[in-house]
This record gives sequence, C-alpha cells and structure tokens, in this order.
Amino acid sequence: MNEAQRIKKVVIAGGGTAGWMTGAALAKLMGKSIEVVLVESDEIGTVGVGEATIPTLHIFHRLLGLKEAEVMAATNATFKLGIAFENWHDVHKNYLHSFGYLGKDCWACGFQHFWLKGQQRGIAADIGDYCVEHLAARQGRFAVLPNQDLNHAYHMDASLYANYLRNIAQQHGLNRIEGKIARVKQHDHGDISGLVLQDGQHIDGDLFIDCTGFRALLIEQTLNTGFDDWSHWLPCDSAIAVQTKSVAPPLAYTRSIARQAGWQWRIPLQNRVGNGLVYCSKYLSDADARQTLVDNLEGDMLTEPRLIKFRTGTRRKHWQKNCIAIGLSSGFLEPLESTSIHLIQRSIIRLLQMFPAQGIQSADVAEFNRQTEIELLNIRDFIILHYKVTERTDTPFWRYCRSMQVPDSLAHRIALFQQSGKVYKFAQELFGESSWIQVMLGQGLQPAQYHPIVDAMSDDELASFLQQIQSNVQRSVAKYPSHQDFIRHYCQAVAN
Ligand SMILES: Cc1cc2nc3c(=O)[nH]c(=O)nc-3n(C[C@H](O)[C@H](O)[C@H](O)COP(=O)(O)OP(=O)(O)OC[C@H]3O[C@@H](n4cnc5c(N)ncnc54)[C@H](O)[C@@H]3O)c2cc1C
Repeated sequence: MNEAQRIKKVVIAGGGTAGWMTGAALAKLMGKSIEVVLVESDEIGTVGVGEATIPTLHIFHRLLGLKEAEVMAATNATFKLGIAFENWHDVHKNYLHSFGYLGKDCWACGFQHFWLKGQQRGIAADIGDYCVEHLAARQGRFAVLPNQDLNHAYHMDASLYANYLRNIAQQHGLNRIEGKIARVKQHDHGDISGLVLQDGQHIDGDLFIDCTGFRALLIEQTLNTGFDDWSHWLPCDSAIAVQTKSVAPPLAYTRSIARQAGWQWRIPLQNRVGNGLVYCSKYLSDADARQTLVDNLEGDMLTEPRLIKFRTGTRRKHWQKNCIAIGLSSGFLEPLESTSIHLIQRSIIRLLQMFPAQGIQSADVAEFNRQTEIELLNIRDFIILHYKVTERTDTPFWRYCRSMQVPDSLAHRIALFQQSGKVYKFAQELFGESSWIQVMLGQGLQPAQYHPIVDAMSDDELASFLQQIQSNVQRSVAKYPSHQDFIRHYCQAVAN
C-alpha cells in the first residue's frame, strides 16, 4: 500500500443504490476538498431491487439534510413499521417484527419476563399489543407527530431513489461518466491507478469505491480479496422479482411469506407493489419458482418476472489497498430483514469518519474492516435465526434449515433465551432486544422460565401493570389517521 499519497480524487465505480448513496454523501459533505467521479453503465444496469429499508436510514438523510416528505414523494414511498412473517414459525402461524419497543423494562429484567408470567397466568395479550408500532401496523395507522414519532422506515422505488441522490450528487459537483469499465489499471505495488472504459477513456484516481454490485469488479476481480461463503447458513441463492399493480391501500409493513423452499416478499409503494420470491435452487427449480411467484401475486403484472442469482456471504476485507467495497460488491446476507441499504449507509459513514485525506494508513484500513465485520456477524446471526428456529418440517428445505448447525454466537443467544428468557444487545449491534424477542417468540421459541423479580408483583398487580401498558398503546394508536390518508397529505407522489 502506498501510504504517502494524499487523496484528492475519489472514483466511484457503479451507479446503483450503493454508488449514488456514496456519491451524494461524498459530493455534498466533502466535495469542497476532493474531486468525486462516478462511472456507471446504462447497458449493464442495476440489480433493480432493494426497496424495503429500516429506520436507520433517517440518519443518512439527516446527514445529507434531506426532508422526509420530499424524499418520499420523489420515490413513491410508503411507511414501514415492521415485517409480517407469515408461515415462518409453521404453516398458518404468523407474527410481526415491528420496529418499536415492547412494554416497559425494569432495572433487573426486560418486559418479556413480565409478559411471560402474564402469559402463564392467562392474563397477557399478544406481545405486540404492548408496542405502539406493532399495533399501528396491524391497524393500518400512521402519522409523524411532534414528540410521538413512530419508529419507522420506508418502502421506496429503488431507481427513483438512485435518481434523487444522483441529482443531489451532481448539484454538489460530482462528475458522472457513462461507460462500461473494460479494464482496471494497477500500480506496481498493487494499488488501483485507474479505470479504462470501453470507449478508451482513462479515469485515474487516488481512492476507488467499488459499487459494481455482484460483479465486484475492483475488490474481487482485480484485487482478489476473497469471499467467505455463508450459504450453509443462508441457503437461498436465487430470486425472481416482478412489479404488480396495487389492489388495496398500501400496508405499513412488508410481508414476508414463507414458501416451500424460501419466501416471498410484498413491498407496497404508493403506485405499485414490489414482489419477489427468494429461494434455494437446490430445492426448487427456476421454472417452479417463477410459477410459485406468479400463482401468488395479487395484482396484474407490470413487468416481466426477472431472475437474480446471488451467493450469501461476505468479502474477506471490505477495504483492501486503495479500494473500498460498498453495497453488493462487499457481500450479501439476503434480503429477509432489509439490511443491505443500512450496511451501505454504515460503510459510507465509516468512510467519512476515517477519510484518508493525508494518505491511506494501515491502522485505518484494519479498523474499518474490523468494525464492518462485527456489524455483519450480528446481522448474519439475526437472519439465520429466522430459518433455524422454525417448527416447519413439511419440505426438505425447511427440514434442512431446522437441523443445520448455526454459528456458536447464535447458538448461545438461542440457548440463553430458551433457558431463561434473557436477551442482550451487543455494543454497536443493529437489532435491539425487542427485535430479538419478537422474532424468537414469533418463531416459536418459548423460554423455560421468567426472571424471579417478577414474582415481587402479585397477580393483580401484574394484571394491572400489563393492562395499563396495553391501554396506553391503544390510546396512542387511536390518535393516528390511516396510513393511506397520512401519505395523501404528507408525501403524495406527484404522478399519483
Ligand atoms: C433479491 C434481492 C432483494 C433485495 N431486497 C432488499 C431490500 O428490500 N432492502 C435492502 O436494503 N436491500 C435489498 N437488497 C440489496 C439491494 O438491492 C442492494 O444492496 C442495493 O440495490 C445496492 O446494490 P448495488 O448498488 O451494490 O449494486 P447494483 O444495483 O447492481 O449496481 C451496480 C452498478 O455497477 C455498474 N457496473 C457494473 N459493472 C460495470 C462495468 N463493467 N462498467 C460500468 N459500470 C458497471 C452497474 O451499471 C450499476 O450501476 C436486495 C437484493 C436482492 C438480490
């Protein structure tokens, strides 16, 4: 690595969601001190999916000074309060993983312990009845109110989002170059020196951001960084995606419907619905997958079903020499909990925090890679949990998932919850206790005991404690208008 070279010019290869998020952030926040160039190819196009997000996207928008209603109107967006998991625990058994907090904790233990005792005594309602976001999602209500914000994310049109960010990036001086990268040039010491386009143009730079999607043109095809394959834990390797007409007002949550060898998503936008079937090709042929998806659509198809192949896992290093991989080039977990855009945003923020203006330092590179890996491993475990903890035995795919060995870190979390109802969030971890609890209970994992401190309350006191939380949640949700009405006055897309 050439440690002396100052970074004056950053070249972003690729203009999908990752490329344009990176481009907008670098141009807007650092455009006065560095030159930013982005190369993309209309001929190759983008992966064209990735329309469900999680609440952390607010942080990115705040960083760029974007207004929520404006971004939503520009991207046909709806609000997302969580994900409904249908048929995951078992066929016809459903639950919702909402973005909200469950009930009230005490100093010694989380709310789930009070709820578990209440459940044993027959005085507790569904765990979701103690969470505002959960009930609002189920009742189709939503609002952004001062001092009473619901933890929310968005469903949005991925291409419109990329266009929106592209405008911002270009307004702040980013130079967009259309063309296909034919070759990547390297210095003798191995660093990347430039890109050569098919039309003969040379685009040289100091720091290169690989946003070329699954191709990973720089980080892998050029620098041979290596890939850790996680398909033994996350066995889905294919998806078929199609857009359909809306047939009902948009839900304020994503639907994830487990099928015989994977799961189907439904993502409602203001003007259409995004659909897809994620599946494992070992257990389902592409033709059968296409048929399964087409048989389970609600509106007329607006596009031809499109096949996408992927491999779950991670690049061994995310920053290698003078190249940083952001987006699908850095790896892919699978879309179940909509975490990819979050990971893009985390890499961008980390890059800004560690920007190597005076030259790349090996300690920065190591730290960037260390932080990225920790984040990824926690999210990976959370996603594997959905597949592992299931009572489904109806197909070979689900039997495989149920019996597979999981990482020790996840096995520990499962045992901890099963034996004593305990859940802890690790430092810097994306998913909090409420998320782990909703998914573990929803998938059918029942703790053997609750924390003894709960016995300090009499049954009557416990009943009144639970009742009060439930009433407060109901009162809060009753104030919200319908999701559809709120969108209409807050962020109606211009074309609708
Ligand atoms: C089935 C599926 C569902 C998903 N759902 C979600 C979701 O709900 N939520 C979520 O957060 N994420 C989701 N993701 C992930 C999400 O789609 C991606 O993280 C996001 O779209 C970013 O992709 P990208 O920009 O890295 O790659 P791409 O969109 O593939 O962009 C790659 C870019 O590189 C360019 N390029 C490639 N090669 C060359 C070349 N030789 N010359 C010039 N340009 C080149 C392309 O033209 C394109 O502009 C999903 C992914 C899949 C596969």
